[in-house]
Order: sequence, then structure tokens, then C-alpha cells
Amino acid sequence: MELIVKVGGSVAADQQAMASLFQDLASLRIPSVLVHGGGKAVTDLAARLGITSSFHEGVRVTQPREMALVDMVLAGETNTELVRLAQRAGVAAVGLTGADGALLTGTLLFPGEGRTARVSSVNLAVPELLLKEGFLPVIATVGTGEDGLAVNINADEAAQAIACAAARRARKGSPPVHLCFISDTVGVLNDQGRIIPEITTSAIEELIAAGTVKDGMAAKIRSCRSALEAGVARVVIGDYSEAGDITRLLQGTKGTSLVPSSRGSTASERSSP
Ligand SMILES: Nc1ncnc2c1ncn2[C@@H]1O[C@H](COP(=O)(O)OP(=O)(O)O)[C@@H](O)[C@H]1O
Ligand SMILES: CC(=O)N[C@@H](CCC(=O)OP(=O)(O)O)C(=O)O
Repeated sequence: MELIVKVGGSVAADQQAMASLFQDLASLRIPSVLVHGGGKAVTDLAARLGITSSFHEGVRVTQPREMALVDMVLAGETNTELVRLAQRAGVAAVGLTGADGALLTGTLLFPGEGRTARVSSVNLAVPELLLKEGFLPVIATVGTGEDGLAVNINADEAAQAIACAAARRARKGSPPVHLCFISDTVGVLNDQGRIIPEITTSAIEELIAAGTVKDGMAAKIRSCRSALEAGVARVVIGDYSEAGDITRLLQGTKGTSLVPSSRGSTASERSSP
């Protein structure tokens, strides 16, 4: 596994962008997995059923009665629709949840307050098996708790945990692992609304403390730091607007690259996003 691409809910719902993204992945010809979100669709369904969702620093505090809805939306509709779309785009894809083959196991993050979990272990056996047979694994980030019951894992954190596990497995001399977060924003923006092309890990907490980066983006850039610390070679955040964007993101000509503090400065603005 060399490339982990995470798409947020708004990108996952954009059929045109996703069809193009699947074609990008096919043409790259490197063992890749797609991890998807879909948080907004969960919030919308919960609201229709009279449940008000709540979040802590961009992470859902999943009420016990909300968990079945998370399963329904992420593992049910979103995952299945993405697999169908990949197939229409000519990519052989297989949908997985974190429960399959114990891909994602978690410990409760807000004990007593519901079913949100933090990843405690990752088992890449099933995705690796699929990659060997030429399938693209498409992963919904509902998993299993240490108590054997359903848990909801933030998709950014799950993508990061999968990338970290892949980086740990990569033996000396094997190709590096890359992690690409595709969201509804061209990258991480500064206080003037301009894209920051490069952020060092030591600047992450400062950007959050200053309020420049918040909500879902705060969780995302914290995930980036964990990935870099675990040996993921390249971590980038950006949007997907046209064919070839995955390559541009991986090359650093688009989006925001996260880099270890030992490399680069906290970065200046790119003149045009
Ligand atoms: N400094 C920032 N730069 C860009 N986006 C930011 C920033 N701070 C907060 N955000 C918010 O983070 C959102 C992206 O995170 P999130 O909603 O979790 O996306 P996704 O569902 O794609 O993972 C943006 O749409 C924006 O509202
Ligand atoms: C615990 C937690 O936050 N789970 C997320 C999982 C989906 C997700 O992360 O979706 P996006 O990438 O579209 O935000 C949620 O329920 O919203």
C-alpha cells in the first residue's frame, strides 16, 4: 500500500469529481486505497429523525442512538455508491468497513457519552489481499470497539492510522507511503484567506491556538502530524477540481503540504491558489 487518499463527505457526494479521481488513481498505477467521510450526510439524516449532532474539535460525539445512522449512511449508502461509481469509471473496487477483517478497532474517546472511538489497532490484511488481486479498497470508517460493538471513527483519523500502519509495514527499500486529504478547500488557509503551501509540524498547534485553523481542519492537520511522525513520506491537503489533481497534490504544486519541522520554514503564501 503506497497511497492513501481520503475524501471528505462533500467530495464523496460529487459524482463528477469522484469519477475523475477514480480515473486518476487507475492511471497512477500504484497500490492505493480510498478512505471516505460523509459526516454531513449523517448530520442531515440525524436531523431528519430529530437528533441534533454534536461535535468536539471537529469530531462527532456519537450518541448511542446515532451510531446505527452512522453505519447506515457511511457503510451503507456512501460506501456502496462510491463502489458503484468506481466501477462505472472502469475501476474494480471493493467496499470495506473498519469492521471487515478487523481493519479498524477503536477505544471509546468520550466514555459514557457514546460510540466515538480513537483507533487502537489497524489490520491491513484484507486491503492488502484486495490490492494484490488488483482491486481498489474503498473504506468506510465505522469499526469495532474493544467491547465488540460498533464504533464511529473520524475519517481523517482513520486515514492517518491506515497510512501509519502502511508506513510501519513498509520494509527498508520498499516504496514510501503517501497520504492525501481531499476536502472542499484548496488547502489550509491563513487569516487572509490565502493558501499556505507548506506547514511544518511545529507550526500546527500555533495555527490552531491562534484560531487560524479550526473545526474539521484542526483534526485534519493534527492527523497529518501523526502520519509524518510515523514515517509517512508525504502528507498533503487540498481540493479536487480537475483530472490530474492527485498528481499535482502529490508533487506539491497544489494544496498544502505538511512537512517535518526539520525541513522547510512555516511557509509563505502561494501567490494564486
Ligand atoms: N484555516 C483553514 N483553512 C481551510 N479550512 C478551514 C480552516 N479552518 C477551518 N476550516 C474548515 O475546515 C473545513 C474542512 O474540514 P472538514 O469539514 O472536516 O472537511 P472534510 O469533510 O472534507 O474532511 C473547511 O471547509 C473549513 O470550513
Ligand atoms: C467520529 C467522527 O467524527 N466520525 C465522522 C465520520 C465521517 C467523517 O469523518 O466525515 P467527513 O470526512 O466528511 O467529515 C462523523 O460521524 O462525522
